[in-house]
Amino acid sequence: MPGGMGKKLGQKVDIDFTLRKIFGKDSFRPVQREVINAGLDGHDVFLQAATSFGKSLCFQLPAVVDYGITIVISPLLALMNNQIASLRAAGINVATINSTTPHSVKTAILEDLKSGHPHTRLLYVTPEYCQLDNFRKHLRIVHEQRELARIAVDEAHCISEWGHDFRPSFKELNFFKREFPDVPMICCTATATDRVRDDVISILGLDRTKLKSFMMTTSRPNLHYEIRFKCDEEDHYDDFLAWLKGTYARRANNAARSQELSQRNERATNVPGIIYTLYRKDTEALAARLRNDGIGAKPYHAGLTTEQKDDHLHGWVANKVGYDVIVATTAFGMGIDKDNVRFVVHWQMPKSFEGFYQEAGRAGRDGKASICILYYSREDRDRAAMTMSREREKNANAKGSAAARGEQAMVNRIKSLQALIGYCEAVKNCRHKLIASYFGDESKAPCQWACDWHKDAKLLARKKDKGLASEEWCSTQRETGAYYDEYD
Ligand SMILES: Nc1ncnc2c1ncn2[C@@H]1O[C@H](COP(=O)(O)OP(=O)(O)OP(=O)(O)O)[C@@H](O)[C@H]1O
Repeated sequence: MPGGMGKKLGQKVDIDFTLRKIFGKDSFRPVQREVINAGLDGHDVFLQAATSFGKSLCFQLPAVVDYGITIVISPLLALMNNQIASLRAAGINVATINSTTPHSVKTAILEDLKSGHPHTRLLYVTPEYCQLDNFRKHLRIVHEQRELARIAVDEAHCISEWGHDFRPSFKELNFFKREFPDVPMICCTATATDRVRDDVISILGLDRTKLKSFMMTTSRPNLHYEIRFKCDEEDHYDDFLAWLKGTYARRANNAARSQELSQRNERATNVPGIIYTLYRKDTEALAARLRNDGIGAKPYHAGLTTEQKDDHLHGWVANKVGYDVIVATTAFGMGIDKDNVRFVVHWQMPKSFEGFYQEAGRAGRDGKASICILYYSREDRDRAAMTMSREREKNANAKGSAAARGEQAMVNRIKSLQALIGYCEAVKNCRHKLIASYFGDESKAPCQWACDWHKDAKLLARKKDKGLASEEWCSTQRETGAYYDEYD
């Protein structure tokens, strides 16, 4: 079947067989089977599930077993490339048209579509590409031949202006239901609030009476969430270094663990992690500082050469000596499916709640315990608020509908930042619960001492008092309206 034509109309498919034979997985994770069957039965599907749930399989497997082609719309090259590489490795006929696709390859893909009976099972494109008349013309040909199987929208929260990552071109995806109302759509996201979900469904024009929504928990019980409080006067580097060296020492000094590691040919210092910083210059300086202290750290940001980026990324993915920790700006990690990331550290407060959740979600994709530390200071909070108000001012000078749209996006970003500040300041609630409630997730969000509050609530409150800037500072801020009350 790989690269072949999928099932013939009316043919019954054995999805368990395909899961094992093509995707090399033993069994479905909870609810994947139901989502896949809903898609195969022709329903539109909205799937919201935690980071690393396995959302991609829910449109990839139907694409392989079903008749016709699946168009996958994805916002980022890195996300596409990662999925394409693993699908190709499984022998599936997959293609992509994006800014890096050579002209000859693009022509060949379009010729395949023009035949009306494409051999390609999955075609990954950007939302911008879907706006082109030429591409739409080719899709009409495929649709006339009844071979347009389904449309998958990855990172579907980008459709909504209420989302943290709104992309105007995503809104234009309503073209699909307008032109091909009979072609099912599946929308996947890890980060949507009630409002975003509702907006996505309306914009795409999905029929609510026939839509199958799967709202899975946002909870990642194997992740341990912790806030570490700091202020500008203190450098938190030593705190982090002590923590990391302590982890190495615990692994080395535990005889059983040490033996287990050496049997697997692993090092005590192979504790893969990501440190996110807001600024490029910090990635380089921090990585160099860590190397000086004997930690295998490499920077990663858009300003590095392609060779440097490839070297750092591949060394890290392959658990190479000297490549244990990646110090990166926030785009790093999207589409990288490294399963043994044991920690994610935010060196400063990230820009949005959703960004924090997604970045922290790069940890522990193998389901094993992993830690997510966020260093929070009120000075960082203040700087983030300042940056946002400057951007808002700049936006106010724009004109017409772009300005209105920009203002709405700003309001949403401010709300998300405020929620994140509340989360950082909170000392009276479980962090898993706070995350779930931000996303309107009513499930229980289990936490087996997997957050700083559950571990020791009194200690957490004491650390906050000690670690943050003075109360005097807070009351001045409160007077100017810049200080937010606790989230919980
Ligand atoms: N049934 C399964 N059994 C074992 N592994 C699976 C199964 N389904 C998916 N996976 C694996 O889980 C990992 C995460 O899957 P995927 O990249 O689709 O996550 P995701 O839900 O899109 O997460 P994110 O939002 O973080 O990108 C991948 O390595 C994938 O191969």
